Formats: sequence, C-alpha cells, structure tokens
Amino acid sequence: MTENLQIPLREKNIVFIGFMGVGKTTIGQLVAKKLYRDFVDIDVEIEKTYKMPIPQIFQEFGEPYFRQIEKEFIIDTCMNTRLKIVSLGGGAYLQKEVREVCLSHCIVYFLDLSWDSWKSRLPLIIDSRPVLKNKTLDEIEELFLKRLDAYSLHNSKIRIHDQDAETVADHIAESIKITWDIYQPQD
Ligand SMILES: Nc1ncnc2c1ncn2[C@@H]1O[C@H](COP(=O)(O)OP(=O)(O)OP(=O)(O)O)[C@@H](O)[C@H]1O
Ligand SMILES: O=C(O)C1=C[C@@H](O)[C@@H](O)[C@H](O)C1
Ligand SMILES: [Mg+2]
Repeated sequence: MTENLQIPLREKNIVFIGFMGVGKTTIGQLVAKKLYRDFVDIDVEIEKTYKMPIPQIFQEFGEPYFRQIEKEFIIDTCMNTRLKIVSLGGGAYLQKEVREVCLSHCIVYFLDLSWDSWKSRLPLIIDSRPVLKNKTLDEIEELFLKRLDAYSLHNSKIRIHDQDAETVADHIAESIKITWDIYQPQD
C-alpha cells in the first residue's frame, strides 16, 4: 500500500498502537477531547457490531476469525475516514496489511511503556484479555518483547514510565499540534 499523498496532514487519522494495557484506549480518548476529534476504538466497534465482548468473540469464533474482522474494521476506518483518533487492539498491528494501511493513510503513534511499569498494570487487564489467559509472567514478557519489532514501525512515539494518562495525553496533543504547525502551517 503506497503512501496516500491526497490526505492533508491535519486531516489524517491518528492511530495509537502498542501492547495491550499500555493505555491506547484511555489515552486515545483523552487526546481526542484535547484535539476536538471523534474517537474510534476498534475493539469497541467490533464489540458493538457483534453485540458481545471480545473474550466471548474469541471463545465462540476463535482468534483467527477475530483477527480477520479486526483487520477489516481497521482497513475500512483508515481508508474511509479522516480527522479521527483511532485506538487499535494490542495485537492488530502484528498483521502486515494493518501496518501498511495505517502507515500509508494515518499518523501512527506508538505508546511505549517499559516492561517494569507494564507489569504493575497486569491485574487491571488480566481478566479481559484472552491472549493473556493461562500464560505465565515469563511467557507474557516474551510476547511483550516479541511484539516490539512490529511496533517499531511508527511515525512517532512516547516513552511512558509512570506518568498518569492525562499527562501523557497532554504531551501527545501538544506534540501533534507542533508537527501540524511545522509541516502544514495555517495562515
Ligand atoms: N498512564 C496510565 N497510568 C496508569 N494507568 C493507566 C494509564 N493508562 C492506562 N491505564 C490503565 O491501564 C488499564 C489498561 O488501559 P487501556 O485499556 O487504555 O489499555 P489499551 O492499550 O487500550 O489495551 P488493549 O490493547 O488491550 O486495548 C486501564 O485500567 C487504564 O485505566
Ligand atoms: O493484544 C492483543 O492480542 C489483544 C488486545 C486487545 O485490545 C483485544 O484486541 C484482544 O483482547 C487481543
Ligand atoms: Mg484498548
């Protein structure tokens, strides 16, 4: 998928990527408010369409089916919408076609949380993320490190340590405004 030069920088969707639990949904929502943009969470869109939570979709249809619909929702959002703040599910960006459509049509923002900080979030998400089910902490760390290769393909990133979501979102919104002004100044 070649770069879509037709979309002005300021109109491009901003897509948040990163491991599950780094805060894509939480921070994406806050950034959307700060930039007066609509927010789209791909997991939530899938849940609304299928009228069931993601763990139930995994259970009833299996992970390969979930990955297929996840890819279709993302391609549709990237190709047919503008001016949105979009948060992906944590595993979506592992798919080559997802990376290609995001990088060619949107600004891709990686939320990079250290493993040590991430570990303390595990109790918050363990019950609602089927991919973490029945895994030891070592196995989760292996997955966390393995996925970094895919997430390294991005336009911009923020290294999060222990800053709260509001602080991270403020920083991201400011950095996006600066980028807009540098590369596409308004009169
Ligand atoms: N900066 C932060 N500091 C502390 N807790 C946070 C921060 N950002 C998010 N959280 C908390 O971490 C948990 C996971 O956040 P969130 O659901 O936004 O992650 P996510 O990246 O969207 O995960 P997934 O990939 O599974 O969709 C939530 O309970 C949220 O409140
Ligand atoms: O990292 C993952 O593989 C996932 C993350 C969640 O956002 C959901 O998309 C689902 O639980 C799978
Ligand atoms: Mg999320």
